[in-house]
Amino acid sequence: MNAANQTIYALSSGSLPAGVAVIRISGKQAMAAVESLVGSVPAPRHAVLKTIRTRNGLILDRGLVLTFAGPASFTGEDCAEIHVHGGKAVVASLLAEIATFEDCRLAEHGEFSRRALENGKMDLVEVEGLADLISAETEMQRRLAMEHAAGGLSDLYENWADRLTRARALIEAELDFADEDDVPGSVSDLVWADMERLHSELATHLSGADFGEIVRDGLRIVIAGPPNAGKSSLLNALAKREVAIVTDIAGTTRDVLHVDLNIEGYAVRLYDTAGLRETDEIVEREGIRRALKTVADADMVLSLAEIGEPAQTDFVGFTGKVFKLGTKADVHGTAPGDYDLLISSTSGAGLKELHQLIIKDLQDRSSSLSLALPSRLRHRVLLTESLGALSAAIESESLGLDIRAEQLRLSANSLGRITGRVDVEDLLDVIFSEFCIGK
Ligand SMILES: Nc1nc2c(ncn2[C@@H]2O[C@H](COP(=O)(O)OP(=O)(O)OP(=O)(O)O)[C@@H](O)[C@H]2O)c(=O)[nH]1
Repeated sequence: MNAANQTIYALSSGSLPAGVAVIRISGKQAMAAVESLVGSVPAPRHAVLKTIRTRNGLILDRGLVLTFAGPASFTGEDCAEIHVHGGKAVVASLLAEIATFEDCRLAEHGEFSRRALENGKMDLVEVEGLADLISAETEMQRRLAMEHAAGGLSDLYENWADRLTRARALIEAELDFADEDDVPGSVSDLVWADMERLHSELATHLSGADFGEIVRDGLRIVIAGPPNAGKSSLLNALAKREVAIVTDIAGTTRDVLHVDLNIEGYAVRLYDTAGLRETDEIVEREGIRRALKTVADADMVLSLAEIGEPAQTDFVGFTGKVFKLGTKADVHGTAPGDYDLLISSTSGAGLKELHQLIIKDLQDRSSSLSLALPSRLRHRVLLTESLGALSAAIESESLGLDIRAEQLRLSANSLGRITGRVDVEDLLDVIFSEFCIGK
């Protein structure tokens, strides 16, 4: 039997041992498997406590059994969930028993979700949202993922794609009737006015991609500055543990280190880098090269200098915000200088304010309260394509209506590729490889 028609099963809950483990089965044999394990098939959507046995009558465990008759199930197929005690041997013996059933095999990464997509239960953005929801570690990541998984973004794209299709239909109708005398005035004016509005909505939405990606992937903050400025000490103070080696020897940090922080629900990746100075020492030079590369890829730079010394403001290849922090305030006090903030990693002075500064920066980046934002490079690329085709349609007034209508079709197609409405077969393997088994 072809793999897509086989019944799949997997442990869908977390690592063992655990209080409860959930084994999920989906496909044509799901109900037969349940019948073999517990002697009957409970009514769909009713949890029933059952004794679970092998076909030879050996009791495996007692647990809850739930069935979902397709298409009203997560995957759209017949599905079952068996909740057993989360012992390793319990789960292993149950999985081994299911493996003996006809046409049943262990699911691959994300295969349940893939079937849900293929059976029209979810679109691609919702599937991605679900993957993000499972891996969300901070509150904002969870909210963004939830918005996507619940269809917030998909609704927007479907609505825009429909508007583009309607506009095209009106233009094509105008083309068809162009020679007839009884066509009431041109529809073009209405169509193009709406397309201009759509263009501005799309452009605003696309401008939220930076923030969406920051919420999903974390804000990248790089601590930079000369040797001994206190960079590693600040990393440790913010991480609240000794991640980086701190000494009074200038040039201690050589490689790039990072810690992941959760700052008021936002994921933040904080990097410590080698001290920036002129040097001939080969390892240190490589460290500085890596430091500057990390700065160039950052979202924000904390440029440290011991109070009294100037903080660097320009970094090659970095165009974002640089915050100048004067360090070791416990020694130097509040000596004047050109700094955004004075801090001491030793006393903790200024660290709360630094948190506030990071939060304020994040809030400034979020142009709206909605989290219906693009959050992946894939979204950004396709939205840019869609916007480009729409611009071309609007701007090429000198070209024929048929050419402009074709641009509208391309614009809608790019939106359709985001939700998976338009050919995305080539993408699916990549997207589902990110999933865990059992999802
Ligand atoms: N008094 C005081 N000393 C500090 C403070 N922060 C760092 N230091 C000291 O300054 C020295 C250098 O600190 P590091 O954190 O290693 O500095 P760095 O910028 O990472 O140095 P490199 O690795 O050489 O680039 C150490 O002796 C720290 O204990 C502070 O807030 N107050």
